[in-house]
Parts: sequence; structure tokens; C-alpha cells
Amino acid sequence: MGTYLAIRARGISKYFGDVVALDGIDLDVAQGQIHGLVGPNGAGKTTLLGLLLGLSVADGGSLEILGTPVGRALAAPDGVAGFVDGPGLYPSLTASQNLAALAALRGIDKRTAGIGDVLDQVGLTDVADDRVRGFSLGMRQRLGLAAALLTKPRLLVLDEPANGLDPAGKKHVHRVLTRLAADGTSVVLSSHRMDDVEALCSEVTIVATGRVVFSGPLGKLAAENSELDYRLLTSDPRAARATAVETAGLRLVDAVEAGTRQDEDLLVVRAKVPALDDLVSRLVHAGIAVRELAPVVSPLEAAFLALTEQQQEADR
Ligand SMILES: Nc1ncnc2c1ncn2[C@@H]1O[C@H](COP(=O)(O)OP(=O)(O)OP(=O)(O)O)[C@@H](O)[C@H]1O
Repeated sequence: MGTYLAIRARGISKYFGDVVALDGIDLDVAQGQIHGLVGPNGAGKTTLLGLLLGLSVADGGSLEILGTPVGRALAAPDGVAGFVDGPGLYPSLTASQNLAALAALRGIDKRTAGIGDVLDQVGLTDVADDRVRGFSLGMRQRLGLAAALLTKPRLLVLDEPANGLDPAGKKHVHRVLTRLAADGTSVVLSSHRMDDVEALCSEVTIVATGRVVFSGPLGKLAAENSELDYRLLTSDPRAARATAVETAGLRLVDAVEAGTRQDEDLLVVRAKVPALDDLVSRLVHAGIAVRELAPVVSPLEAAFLALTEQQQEADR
């Protein structure tokens, strides 16, 4: 089976009165890809995800989902499931009853719907018979994901699925999504957490004020050509500082200026990748062990900030 495009959007626009929420969006999402949608508040992410779910209709452009052009009807395209603005759940029903109600709405027999299976997938088996009213935000998010999985979608559309999840819940959800993608399901998700996007997504689309400012593989955003601040923890901070001062193309930065915790053993260096490589080999050569070397702000977050700032400048 060859890969196909789960989403092919061209020139999508959407207006709310005078507000231009989407302004000519192009988006390609391949089968089995987890695609991240990121952007500042009000960029248009939820609006775009709503269009993919058939909750609203674009004012311009063309949209194909799973190979079928989307018409003007307000209905989820076949094979698509997910949620925006949090999952819609009945608080007075239990987790199982919520899923059974949803199965009934979709004409699926609840005995064969696989309710136990999807609850197990999202780690909610133990609370299957608890009322949703008492659920935390993270539990609701996981139940929303279970509800989406019930239809065995080929495209999953999720608006901030990691919202409210504790680290264990997040790990669980990440595992579910990566397994689905490995089996050929495409996933589009929005997130304000760049670390989540980096952990999960092979491609990312950055949106600002309704326009795409970057779309493509995360690797293309790698900060090879731009300077980043790195936290450096070594076995000998004094000697490491002296080595850093001697390394060309690199400078020491105050931790507070870099926006990271101050610690006397910690150095923050600002450099491009080649200068950083040079520093590491000098440290190793001098017998100084490198215990931690990580960007203060991830390459995606740095690119995100730079690109969205450029867009905002251009809009002024
Ligand atoms: N139903 C609506 N009526 C009027 N304006 C709307 C409506 N929905 C969205 N907008 C406007 O469209 C723009 C895009 O909003 P949208 O919710 O899609 O952004 P977002 O990227 O999801 O933001 P956030 O990160 O804050 O969730 C904003 O200016 C918003 O105020």
C-alpha cells in the first residue's frame, strides 16, 4: 500500500465577521504521520482543526480529506475523529456509559464497539465505572481520545490533547498516538508544548495570524545555522569556563539573561552548532566530563519565536 495524503488543503480561508482567522492556509499531512500545528494564541489553529472535523466550513480554498473533497455540509468527513476545545462528554454518566452513548449515536452495537479496549488503551480501565463529573482535566482528555478511537479513525484531529495531563498520562497518550501512527493512522494535533511536539511529530506547521510561516520536517528547523543558548554541566565548572572562553564563535551568557535557573556549577553558552562541537571536543580532550548539554530553549521553540516575531513585525 502506498502512502497517500490524509489532508491536502490549499488556500484555505475562514472569516468571522471582520476577523480573518485563516488567510490562505496550505497543509499536507501524509498517511501515518503525526503532524504538529503550533502558533501563538489566536493564530487560527482551532479554527483549522474545526474545519478538518467538519465543525465549520471554509470560506475559500480547497480541502481534501482522506482523498475526498470536503463539501459544504457540517459533518465529520468519513474516517475522521477528534475534538477541539476539549472533548464533549456527559458529566453525569460514567466513562463506559459515555462511550456506549457515543457508540449508540453512531449506530455501533455497544457490545462489539470495543469500549473496554479503548479505555484500556488510554489507561482508564480502573475508572470505567466512575462518573465523569469527578474526572480531572487530564482524565477527560484521555476519555476524549478513547471516544475518538472508538470509530477506528484513519485521521485523528486533536486540539491540545496533552492539556492537563500529568507526566504519566502524557507518556501514555504519546504511546497511544505513536502506535496508531505506526499502524497507518494520521494524526494532526495542536499544542503549545514544543517538547511534546518534538517528541511526537515528524512534521510541523507553524501558523501566525492565520498564515503558514513554516511547514515541513522538524529537522529542517534544526538550529544548525542559528545561535542557541545551551546549558552546560561538567565535572569541573571552573576549567570548563576557561575552555569556553578560549573557544572561538562562542560566548558565556548570564543564566538569568538566558531565562534559566542560576546555579554556580552551571554554564550557559551561546553558540552555533559547529562552535559547540569544538567546545565539546576541547572539554573531552582536557579530561573534563560533560554531564549535561542541552538547549535552554528547544530548536523548535527558538524557530517558533523567531518566525512568529518576524510575522508580527511584517504585519505592523
Ligand atoms: N466563533 C468565533 N467568532 C469570532 N471570532 C472567532 C471565532 N473563533 C475564532 N475566532 C477568532 O479567530 C482567530 C483564530 O482563533 P483560533 O481559536 O482558531 O486560534 P488558536 O490558534 O486556536 O488560538 P489558541 O492558541 O488561543 O487556542 C482569533 O482572532 C479568534 O478571536
